[in-house]
Amino acid sequence: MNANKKTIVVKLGTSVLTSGTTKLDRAQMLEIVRQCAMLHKQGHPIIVVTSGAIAAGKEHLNMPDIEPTVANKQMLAAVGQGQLIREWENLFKIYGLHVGQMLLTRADLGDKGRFLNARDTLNTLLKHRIIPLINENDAVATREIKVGDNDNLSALVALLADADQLILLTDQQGLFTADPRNNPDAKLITEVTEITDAIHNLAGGSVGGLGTGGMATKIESATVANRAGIEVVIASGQRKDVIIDAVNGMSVGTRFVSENNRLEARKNWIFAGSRSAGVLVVDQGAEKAILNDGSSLLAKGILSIESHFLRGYVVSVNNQRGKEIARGIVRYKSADIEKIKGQHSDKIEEILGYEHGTVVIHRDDLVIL
Ligand SMILES: Nc1ncnc2c1ncn2[C@@H]1O[C@H](COP(=O)(O)OP(=O)(O)O)[C@@H](O)[C@H]1O
Ligand SMILES: N[C@@H](CCC(=O)OP(=O)(O)O)C(=O)O
Repeated sequence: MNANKKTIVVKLGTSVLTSGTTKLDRAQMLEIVRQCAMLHKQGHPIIVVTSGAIAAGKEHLNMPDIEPTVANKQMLAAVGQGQLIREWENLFKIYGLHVGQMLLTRADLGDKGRFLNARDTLNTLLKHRIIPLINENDAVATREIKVGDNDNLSALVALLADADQLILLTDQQGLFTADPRNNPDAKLITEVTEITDAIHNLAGGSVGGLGTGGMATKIESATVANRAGIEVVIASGQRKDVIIDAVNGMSVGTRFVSENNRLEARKNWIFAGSRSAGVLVVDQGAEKAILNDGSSLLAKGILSIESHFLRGYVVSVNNQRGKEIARGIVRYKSADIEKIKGQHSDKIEEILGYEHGTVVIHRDDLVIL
C-alpha cells in the first residue's frame, strides 16, 4: 500500500443520509462531500457506495408510510435513485468535482466478463478524477441476483477497486458489545483483530426505519474485506471529520485490521471456483517476462490458442514445451486473440475495431504456477 495514496471506499447507510428522519439530510451529505473532496485533493482515490434511493423515493413521492413490499421498494428506488444522484451531483459540484453513477448487482460482480467491465469503468472514472457513486441496482435486482444490502455490496466494490480501506458509516459510533439502542451499558469495541463467532454474535439486525441489515451485514462485509487484506472501519457519519480521521489512522469507531496479503487474497477470490477454459501458448520472451519480470501478457508473445473462450474467462498460459506456467483472466475472446496474436499492442484497435486495453492478461489477473 502506498501510505500517501490510499484507495478508499466510503459506504453511507440510509441512517447517515437521512439522520434518522424520513428525508435526505442535505447538510449531512454536504459535510461528507467536504471530507471526500479534501481527501480527493490530497490524491486519495475515493469511491462512494451510497444507500438512500428508497428513502429519496419516499421523500419525493411523499409516501412515508408506504408498505415495504419488494415491488414498492423497487418502485421507490427507481424514483429515488435519480433524486439521490442529483443531490450528490450538486453537492460535489460545489467542490468542482464530477460524479459517475454505477448501479450493480451480484450477478454483475459474479460474472467475470462483467466484473472486468465494471472494473474498467471504475478505474477509468478514477483515472479521470471523477467520484464513482455506487448503489445496488434495486429496480432490476431480483432475489437471485441481489447482493441485498449495501454493506456487503461495498465489500465487493472494495475488492473490485483493490481498495486499501473500507469505511462503513452508520448511525452508531461503531460496533458495540450489544445493540446500544436497547442496551445502555453496551461498550464500543475500538479494534477487532479477528472476526470470530463471538463478534458475529454481538451484531444485531437493523431496528431503524430505513436501514437494511443492521450491524450483522456490516460484520459480514468486514469479514469479506478483511479476508482480502482490506482494512475496515465502522464509525458514525455524524462524528466530526470522521472520514479524514479514519483515513489518517486515528482512533475512530471500530477498526478491523487485516494482516492478509492483499494481492494474493484478491487473486484467490478472483480465481475461486474457476476452471481453465483454454490455453494460450507463449514464446520464450513472454515466458521470461511473465516469470521473471512480473509483466502482463501482451498479444505480441502469443503463438497459438487452443479452444474457444470469451472475454473474462480463466485460461492457462503454456510455454512452448507444453508446460503450464500461469493462469489468468483474458481481456479478449479467443477469436480476437487469434487476430491480434504476434502483433504489437498499438495495433489492437486497428485490427479489431475496438480495444479493451493493451494487454491480453493483466498482471493483477495472472497467477504464476
Ligand atoms: N452490536 C451492535 N453495535 C452497534 N449497533 C448495532 C449492534 N447490533 C445492532 N446494531 C444496530 O445496527 C444499526 C445500524 O444498521 P442499519 O440500521 O442497517 O444502518 P445503515 O443504514 O447505516 O446501514 C444501529 O442503529 C443499531 O441499532
Ligand atoms: N439500495 C438501497 C439501500 C439498501 C441498504 O443496504 O441500505 P442501508 O442498510 O441503509 O445501507 C437504497 O438505495 O435505498
